[in-house]
Amino acid sequence: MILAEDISKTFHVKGREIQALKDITFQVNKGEICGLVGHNGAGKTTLVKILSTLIVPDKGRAEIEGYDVVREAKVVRKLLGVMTVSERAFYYRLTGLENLIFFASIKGLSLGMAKSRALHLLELVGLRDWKDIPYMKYSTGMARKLALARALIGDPPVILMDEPTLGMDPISSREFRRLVEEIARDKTILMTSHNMIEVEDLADKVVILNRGRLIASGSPDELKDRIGVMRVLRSRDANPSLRKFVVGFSDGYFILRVPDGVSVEGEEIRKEPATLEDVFVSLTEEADSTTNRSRGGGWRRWAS
Ligand SMILES: Nc1ncnc2c1ncn2[C@@H]1O[C@H](COP(=O)(O)OP(=O)(O)OP(=O)(O)O)[C@@H](O)[C@H]1O
Repeated sequence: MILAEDISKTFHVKGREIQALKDITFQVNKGEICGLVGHNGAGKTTLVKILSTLIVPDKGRAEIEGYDVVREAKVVRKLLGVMTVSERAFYYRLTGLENLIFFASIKGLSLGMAKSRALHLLELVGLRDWKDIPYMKYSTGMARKLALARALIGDPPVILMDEPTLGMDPISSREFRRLVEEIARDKTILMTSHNMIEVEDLADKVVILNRGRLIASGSPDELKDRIGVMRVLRSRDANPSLRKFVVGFSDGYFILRVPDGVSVEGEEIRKEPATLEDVFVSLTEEADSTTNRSRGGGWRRWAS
């Protein structure tokens, strides 16, 4: 089980304060997959770092399987499998099997145990035929599967994954999702993602962060019900407040996808049930000013 209660974290950079998290409270139960979503800089990685005992919150507390991530960090580390995406996470020249044996030994397994655990996990993630191939020859999808295998080495009850399918092609990422679903049955999983299709497909619970604050949480269906129906329409009017709803530009018209309650001058094309992406777009504000500027550039290019 993962519990976060009133977590806040501020970074101090050159006399400037950056509030990365503010009063975050949520819980993920055994057998659940929780998708943690939010714009760039929303605070997702900071939260994962706090839960994985890498940094300490300024306020609030978090527990993994009932153990406090600050006071009982040593125990917590044993209960966690953390999957990160860094390419440098493995030894390039070692094979998949050798890499896993190495990390299993670090976890304290004897060589014999490490080997049998590594072989079992390579089979589980579908890398058995690649076990003797050096890591440097692995595709992105294979590298991610190996990272998942490593997170599972100590058979931890809780898994944290930071953007696990980043850079994966659609088929590999779909395969990866089935794998996560399979291992999730008796584990508690928290994953960050920018891919709403992935989160909608996998997550039992979604937590949406916006500028360090939790703005919504619930099952994908509960969140979609909050938005209800989306109207797809053609319009000449797309003022800045509407720009996050623009999904295309055709024959001099903006194509917008707006929640039913938002009023826009235009011709309705159809109505559709809200997706999780619609929920995210509707509930979050625009990201930082850099993103705003770059989106703005695209906007002017379309409109001219
Ligand atoms: N070590 C740090 N020092 C200073 N500021 C930091 C540090 N780590 C994160 N931040 C800031 O805290 C905020 C939250 O960052 P965080 O990496 O948690 O966001 P994120 O949601 O994971 O973003 P992304 O989707 O881009 O990975 C950002 O404004 C970021 O610049």
